[in-house]
Amino acid sequence: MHTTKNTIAVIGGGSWATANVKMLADNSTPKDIYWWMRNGEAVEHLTKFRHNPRYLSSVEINVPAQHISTDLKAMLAQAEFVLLNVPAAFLKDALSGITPQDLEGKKIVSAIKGIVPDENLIIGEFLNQRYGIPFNNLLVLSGPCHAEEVALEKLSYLTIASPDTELAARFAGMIDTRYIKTIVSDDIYGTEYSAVLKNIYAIASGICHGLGYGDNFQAVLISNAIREIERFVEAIHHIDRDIKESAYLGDLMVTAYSQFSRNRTFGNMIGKGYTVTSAQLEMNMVAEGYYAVNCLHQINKQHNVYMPICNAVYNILYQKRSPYNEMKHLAENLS
Ligand SMILES: NC(=O)C1=CN([C@@H]2O[C@H](COP(=O)(O)OP(=O)(O)OC[C@H]3O[C@@H](n4cnc5c(N)ncnc54)[C@H](OP(=O)(O)O)[C@@H]3O)[C@@H](O)[C@H]2O)C=CC1
Ligand SMILES: O=C(CO)COP(=O)(O)O
Repeated sequence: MHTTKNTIAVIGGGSWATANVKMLADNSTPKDIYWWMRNGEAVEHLTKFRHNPRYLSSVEINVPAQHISTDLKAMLAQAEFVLLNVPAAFLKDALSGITPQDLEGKKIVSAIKGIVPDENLIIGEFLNQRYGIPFNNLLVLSGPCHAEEVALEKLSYLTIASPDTELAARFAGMIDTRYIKTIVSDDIYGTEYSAVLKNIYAIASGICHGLGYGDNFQAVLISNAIREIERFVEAIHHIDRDIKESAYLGDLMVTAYSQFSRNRTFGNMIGKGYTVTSAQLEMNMVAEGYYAVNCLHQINKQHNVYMPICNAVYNILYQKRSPYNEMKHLAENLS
């Protein structure tokens, strides 16, 4: 039984980081929360008004002003747990001044659903290879949960995966609340990869919606998508898992169908004829699936898993192929 007070540093200033800070603060276990973000103006606003100005701005933040900072090393130094919440494409940049010593002995929780570009590594692998974090100190926070619904305190379920399930249960005890239920898993690879993949399928779903396909087709698309996820995670890390669990199927469904999904919104714009750049400019937030599909395409060269939906999204976003033609071709290959 752990007796000292928990300390945690949340790294990132977007919607999910803001929602995670809210859960941690609403949870009754005594803890000190430290919060790093790159934007100095947002820190100033937060410390004065207790609201994040650009993300989930209605949420009141109950963290002492002196615990919110742009000084990453100072925030990390205080904490036993580090909750990473920067989009994967910017993680290397965010951690550029950090050494393995700064993270030594810490328990690192990744709430990121993306792949580190160029490295083509999921976050757990990247932290292990670059910073020497042992897998037993790594946790993944995932599951079907949009930040906007956390802000509204709508009932949500999160999965915490780690090879050390006692550690995962300890972290679960730091975030569960009246509106957050937790599930513990030991499948870090499957949990991370399926969270990355579902963003790509949500883009596919958005593209199809933008092109005018209806709910009947969407259901077939998503039933093919879960089989694609199952094939891929089985090829990467073969264990006895039930792909219908919330961390896999649930997360795919919420992202592919929810009005709050960034990835679906981005895909919808592509289906309606926006270019990638104009769709990105239109959104204040990051669609991880855009970066992930390029990485996945590279990773799958080693595994050769049959992934027609991923290929279609890759062709549209990176080969500038016509969304209409790609989806027409894909539709002929779904079952
Ligand atoms: N939002 C959600 O509901 C959920 C998100 N996630 C995951 O959480 C992670 C964070 O996403 P989320 O909080 O949604 O992000 P948002 O889209 O809400 O915010 C974007 C964040 O990225 C930062 N950013 C944007 N451009 C850059 C850049 N060039 N360099 C460095 N940082 C940059 C922004 O900082 P700034 O404001 O300073 O520009 C901001 O903190 C993602 O992996 C996402 O998949 C997981 C579950 C739910
Ligand atoms: O991961 C999420 C929900 O579980 C968030 O998905 P989006 O980034 O598409 O909004």
